[in-house]
Amino acid sequence: MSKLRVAVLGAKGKMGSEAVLAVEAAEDMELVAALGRDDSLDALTESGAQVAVELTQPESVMGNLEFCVANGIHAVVGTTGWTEERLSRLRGQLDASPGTGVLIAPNFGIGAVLTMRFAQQAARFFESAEIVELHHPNKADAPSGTAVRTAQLIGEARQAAGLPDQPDATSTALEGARGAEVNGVPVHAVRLRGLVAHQEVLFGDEGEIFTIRHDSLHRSSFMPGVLLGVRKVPSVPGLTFGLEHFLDLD
Ligand SMILES: NC(=O)C1=CN([C@@H]2O[C@H](COP(=O)(O)OP(=O)(O)OC[C@H]3O[C@@H](n4cnc5c(N)ncnc54)[C@H](O)[C@@H]3O)[C@@H](O)[C@H]2O)C=CC1
Ligand SMILES: O=C(O)C1=N[C@H](C(=O)O)C[C@H](O)C1
Repeated sequence: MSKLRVAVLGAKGKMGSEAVLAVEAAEDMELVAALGRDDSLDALTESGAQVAVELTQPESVMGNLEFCVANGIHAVVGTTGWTEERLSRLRGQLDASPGTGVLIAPNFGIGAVLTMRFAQQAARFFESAEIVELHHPNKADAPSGTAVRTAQLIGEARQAAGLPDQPDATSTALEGARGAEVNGVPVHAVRLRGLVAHQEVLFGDEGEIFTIRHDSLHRSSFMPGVLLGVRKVPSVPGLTFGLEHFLDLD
């Protein structure tokens, strides 16, 4: 059986270096390129990469994906910073390259994906919902992509269930004290030395609190999800948003 030819973009970064190790250790994959910030994307076509793992930064991801999609290279993307405008631009590029697949995973951690799913299921049963995400202090973006996605799922579930806005009597507050609001859900971001990637989803109602917590204690926790994405994305053309679509959760 021929091995999948895989490239890693952002290969010297915290996630990228872990992905390089994971791809090298996978028996069904061959690492054909490991690119850093100053390397030419031509290495992807020259090395015959079939799948690119994109783990760079929001400023770089769109250009990298444009190149991959234009060259029929599938992509597995962990980089954050996704907006509706960016997603629709990417969908347009994919329309022009039928057969090419891109997976964007706000979080590759299986427990994090389950957190999002369970939060989505719980949302309609509770009057209040808030999210606290906690990360290492080198993280560039806030709130995390995972927290944004979790809040969107909760907000959509609340809306579908016809729930009103959450109760909140705050009339004066220091700016930021109530967090950032995403789809009506307050999201609070903590940056602390010693942390890796953590999230708590808090639900509350009369006399009851329900908390879902996930902790990634090491970046190796993301690698089974990355490898799953690499194996599956060549057979799923177009844009897939969220690893849950590859996990057979329903
Ligand atoms: N989806 C998920 O499960 C996870 C996603 N992330 C996200 O992945 C991204 C990377 O995270 P980290 O590895 O922690 O960041 P990092 O800063 O350690 O690594 C990013 C690397 O990308 C490089 N880079 C920047 N532009 C580039 C370009 N055009 N081509 C190639 N390399 C380039 C940088 O020089 C750096 O080495 C962030 O957006 C982060 O939020 C992080 C952890 C898990
Ligand atoms: O930058 C990180 O570290 C992480 N980024 C992703 C996010 O923003 O959700 C995933 C995970 O939380 C780690």
